[in-house]
Amino acid sequence: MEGVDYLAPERNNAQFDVDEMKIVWAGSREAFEVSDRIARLVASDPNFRKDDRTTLGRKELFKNTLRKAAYAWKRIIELRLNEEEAKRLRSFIDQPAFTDLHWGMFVPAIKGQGTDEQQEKWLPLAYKMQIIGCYAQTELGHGSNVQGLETTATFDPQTDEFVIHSPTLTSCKWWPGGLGKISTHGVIYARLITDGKDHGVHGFIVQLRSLDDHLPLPGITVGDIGMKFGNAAYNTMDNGVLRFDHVRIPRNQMLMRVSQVTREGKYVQSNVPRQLVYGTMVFVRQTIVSDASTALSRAVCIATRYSAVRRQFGSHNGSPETQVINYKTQQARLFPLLASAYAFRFVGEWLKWLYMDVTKRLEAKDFSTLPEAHACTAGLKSLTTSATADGIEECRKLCGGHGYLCSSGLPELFAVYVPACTYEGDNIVLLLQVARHLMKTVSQLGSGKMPVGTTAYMGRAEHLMQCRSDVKQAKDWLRPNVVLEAFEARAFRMSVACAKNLTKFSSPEEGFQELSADLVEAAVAHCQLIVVSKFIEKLQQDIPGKGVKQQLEILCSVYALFLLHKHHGDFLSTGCITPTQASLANEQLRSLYSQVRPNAIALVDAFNYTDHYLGSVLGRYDGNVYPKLYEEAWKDPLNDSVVPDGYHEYVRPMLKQQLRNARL
Ligand SMILES: CCCCCCCC/C=C\C/C=C/C(=O)SCCNC(=O)CCNC(=O)[C@H](O)C(C)(C)COP(=O)(O)OP(=O)(O)OC[C@H]1O[C@@H](n2cnc3c(N)ncnc32)[C@H](O)[C@@H]1OP(=O)(O)O
Ligand SMILES: Cc1cc2nc3c(=O)[nH]c(=O)nc-3n(C[C@H](O)[C@H](O)[C@H](O)COP(=O)(O)OP(=O)(O)OC[C@H]3O[C@@H](n4cnc5c(N)ncnc54)[C@H](O)[C@@H]3O)c2cc1C
Repeated sequence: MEGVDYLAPERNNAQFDVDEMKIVWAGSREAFEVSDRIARLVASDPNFRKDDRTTLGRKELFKNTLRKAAYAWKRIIELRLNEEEAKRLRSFIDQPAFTDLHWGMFVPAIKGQGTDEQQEKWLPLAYKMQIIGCYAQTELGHGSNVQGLETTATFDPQTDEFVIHSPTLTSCKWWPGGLGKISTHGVIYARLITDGKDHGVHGFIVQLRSLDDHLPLPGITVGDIGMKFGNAAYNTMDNGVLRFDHVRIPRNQMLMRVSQVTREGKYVQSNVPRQLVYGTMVFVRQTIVSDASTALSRAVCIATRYSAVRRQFGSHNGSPETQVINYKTQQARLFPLLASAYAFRFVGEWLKWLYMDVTKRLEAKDFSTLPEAHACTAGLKSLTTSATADGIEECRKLCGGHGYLCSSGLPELFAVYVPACTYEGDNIVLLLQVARHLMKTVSQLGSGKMPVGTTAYMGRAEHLMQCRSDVKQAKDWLRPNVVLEAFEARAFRMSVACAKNLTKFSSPEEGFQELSADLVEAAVAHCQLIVVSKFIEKLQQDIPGKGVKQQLEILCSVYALFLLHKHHGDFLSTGCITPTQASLANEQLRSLYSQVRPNAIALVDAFNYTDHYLGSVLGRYDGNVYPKLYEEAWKDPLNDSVVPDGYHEYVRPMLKQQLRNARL
């Protein structure tokens, strides 16, 4: 029945103030108001309809994406939306588009790596969308190994220009979003060559297409790289291929904040680390962590609401069957994901702060926190995207058969999300960067240099190598210090074990290769510690609202003890806890699940997602799942006719043949 809230009894069970939790989730009252207003604006505008996209062919889908992007831009201008509001609007449209790369990477690359004059020239054009840009780094032959890129930018002192060239097939740019069909410009990464000397990879602004007829400029071959995983998913994006044949650009289009080439062709390096050329990746990795919490919370919201609606078994004397959310196995799979969504939200907030802090320091020429910022953004990007991709798939399974229908929203969410484990740095490659940082930190411990930031705990080396958990009963695991110490000791001991093993090899490089699987595990342990500790820090803040802090304390314990249970082998083998303490943690976890249960629906309501944004029949706010599933089925294009196309051509002759054979 329309208008009935089937989940109302669940909502009435909540033991906390949902509206206050919405503020905590959004980050502030102001952020909540902006997000809420823009989400409703998108949901109520039929131009942003998205329920038909999985049935569209690639060309229609792409055109539909362009239409939405143009309409969104029109609305942004008409409503005079500010930067934050515009960003929210694009994200609620929920359809990857060239604009993501224009605003998310092209503009930040110019801001971060362009000189003041370059910013003055290019940013106003980009802000008004008079040019559209992409970020073209990856090539057919190299993505992870940025130093292995082959595109060249050779300085010609005769003409004061760079000649951009793709010397081999493998040097073609391959993957950049927005490049395939739309971008007029790109920040192109190429090896800078002056006077025959190779100075490594640098960024250049290159015009790719005419601003009049959109045709590629002379010397440029460009197109889309083809269909990707899923149906709609990331196929709304024109990931592209690009080949340069001696394309000339003026010297002042090399991004010259980090290093310069003079009129005479002299290469000058500013007094800044060369890694700043990688700055845009650090910025985007940081945003990807917050986006992980959004993607995971969407999947969890769908699976939680549906688990409260769905009933299987357990009917006695005609009573209703059991809601599947009441099965302990369902809770043990679902609630850690709910807790993870909150955990990633808070670590994302903290990472944003860290990024802003390092940016301020860089402006003041303080580069001391750059390695920490790189390690944290790389490690947390890896940890949160892997957990989110796995979590979305788990949510699909939690919804049984109906989770496999596109109308559940989960297949689309999964297909569009999984490349996050690869783009902006393959997750394993990034964890190896964290491991390098950890090994460096451990190796410096004896030198008197105190570790700082997220590795500060390693400064308590002696204690962490010796400590034994003093947990005696299950409820001891609710004490934040007990949990923190166990996670710190485990992470530290795993790093120290790797560092010791590295010394057994003839060279550190050989050791690093041989031990890379162990190093990745040590990096994961360190990153999990960061997430747990930032959740605990969040709880030290003043959090208003009836019962809100208590719910977050429960979720924090669920997150930590779930990890402890899942990785108990690490905790036991490093001697941080005993088998008895491990089973006490599991006992506590079971009890926490029972505390989450009455609040589960309200905890996902706190994400404040509109039905439009969720795009899921199973996750509907009102829980009216079955009639809507039935309705959706009839909307499928296959049901446009009773007898399908192809029946008379293929099936009927077959049937007739069978009939004739039978008569013989
Ligand atoms: C606001 C909205 C945002 C919307 C965004 C939309 C998202 C749209 C979706 C997709 C877009 C996708 C885009 C892309 O994928 S762009 C391409 C991304 N590519 C990568 O991420 C490549 C991954 N590889 C690397 O980052 C590097 O090559 C490397 C880190 C793996 C290795 O680099 P290399 O030069 O070989 O370095 P070394 O290992 O030799 O290390 C040297 C030294 O430098 C340190 N370091 C490395 N990277 C950084 C960095 N980024 N910042 C600071 N420092 C860095 C490294 O730790 C070493 O330090 P040392 O040990 O002290 O010497
Ligand atoms: C949807 C999508 C959008 C993208 N958008 C852009 C964009 O806008 N601009 C852009 O420039 N690029 C873009 N990319 C490219 C992306 O950044 C790269 O694909 C990514 O960095 C991974 O690099 P790769 O493809 O070279 O993987 P590879 O490095 O070839 O990885 C293959 C395998 O090798 C392993 N491996 C590699 N090196 C090591 C090592 N040292 N040790 C151990 N294992 C290793 C990896 O773990 C992986 O399992 C996009 C990619 C995708 C999928």
